[in-house]
Amino acid sequence: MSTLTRTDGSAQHTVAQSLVLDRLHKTYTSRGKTSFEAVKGIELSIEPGEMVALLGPSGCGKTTTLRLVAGLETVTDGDIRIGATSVADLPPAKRNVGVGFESYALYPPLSVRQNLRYGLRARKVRDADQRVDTLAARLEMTELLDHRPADLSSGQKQRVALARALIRNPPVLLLDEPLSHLDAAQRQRVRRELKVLQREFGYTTIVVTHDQLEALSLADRIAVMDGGVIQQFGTPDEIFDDPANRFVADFVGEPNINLVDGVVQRSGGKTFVRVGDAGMLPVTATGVADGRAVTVGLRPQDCHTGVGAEQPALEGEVRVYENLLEFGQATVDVPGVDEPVVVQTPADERLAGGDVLRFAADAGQVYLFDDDSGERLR
Ligand SMILES: Nc1ncnc2c1ncn2[C@@H]1O[C@H](COP(=O)(O)OP(=O)(O)OP(=O)(O)O)[C@@H](O)[C@H]1O
Repeated sequence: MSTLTRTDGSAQHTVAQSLVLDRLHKTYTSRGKTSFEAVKGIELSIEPGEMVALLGPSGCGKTTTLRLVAGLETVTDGDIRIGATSVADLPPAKRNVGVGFESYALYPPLSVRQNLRYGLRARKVRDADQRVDTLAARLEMTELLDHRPADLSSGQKQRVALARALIRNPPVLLLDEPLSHLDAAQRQRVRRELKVLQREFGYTTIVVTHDQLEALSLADRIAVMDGGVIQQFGTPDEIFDDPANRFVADFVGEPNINLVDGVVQRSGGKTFVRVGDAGMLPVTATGVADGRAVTVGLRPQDCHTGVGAEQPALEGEVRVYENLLEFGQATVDVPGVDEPVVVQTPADERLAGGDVLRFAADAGQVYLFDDDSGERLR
């Protein structure tokens, strides 16, 4: 392995490595017969020291992908490279990756301190105790060091598993839902510390999560997965502002994007989409044929009110208005649209059920998708 290490005070730093998943496939077979293709040709090129979140719904293949990189599952096809080295056929211990999996067993007879020292002892690290103490303090688990794993709560076990993944400063770090059992306040603090540690030591990291806030706050780039396939790989802003398809637009964003039927209409050299009986919104998608039926994506956050009667817009009666302090949220029945449309409104514009609301969005923020495939139309 081409990993370079240097000793710097009490901590051993690792020179960051790239991680490449090259057309990675995994088919599970059961008793040699029924097979299930959980990962279908994933391509990911992760920069040295970069943190990537694998984000997707339950069963989309996130954990399988991570287990393939860790060497806990055999690769059906494709390759995994750390730096210039192919690791797809190496046993887990030879891959030099730190693994923080929820189910990853701690050694029951050993205390937490002994568990953390375990990996270091093999490497003859003289300042092992100091490293354990420093890391434990940073992950808010000093008081756990003398306990045995059986005495810990699930949130405490999770911090120990994270510490065990980090203690050796591995060039590649793989984390599966690392913060899911922590309470809200601790999750925020440990998340920040994890990010600081990752920056400090330059771990090339994949973190699996189904929590988009966690993905947005931790990751440099996000790979959105569904059905064993990466649907989009990009920065949080790219994923949010320029979704590749309907699945990504729908999965990322809180509150959910509005998805309604529409028909493309050209007039006066401009392109619009007609929505419901009388609604019209500007779009940038110039490559879509006039009269084509499409699915329109409109984020509540992208809607603006105070739209003049002469401007293209949607209009409807407010069914429910929620005052969320820093903004409001109106659920609007737009004539001819099946589902009510959710609109975020400014805090200084309080509404009530029964009010009529006229709203629109900038052309660049009205997304069009193919009705069948869900692909973005541009
Ligand atoms: N050992 C196995 N044998 C057969 N099928 C499996 C096996 N492990 C996972 N699967 C299937 O592969 C698919 C992907 O599972 P995976 O655990 O990777 O999903 P995930 O995205 O991590 O989901 P979750 O968030 O629920 O953990 C699922 O349909 C799962 O049932």
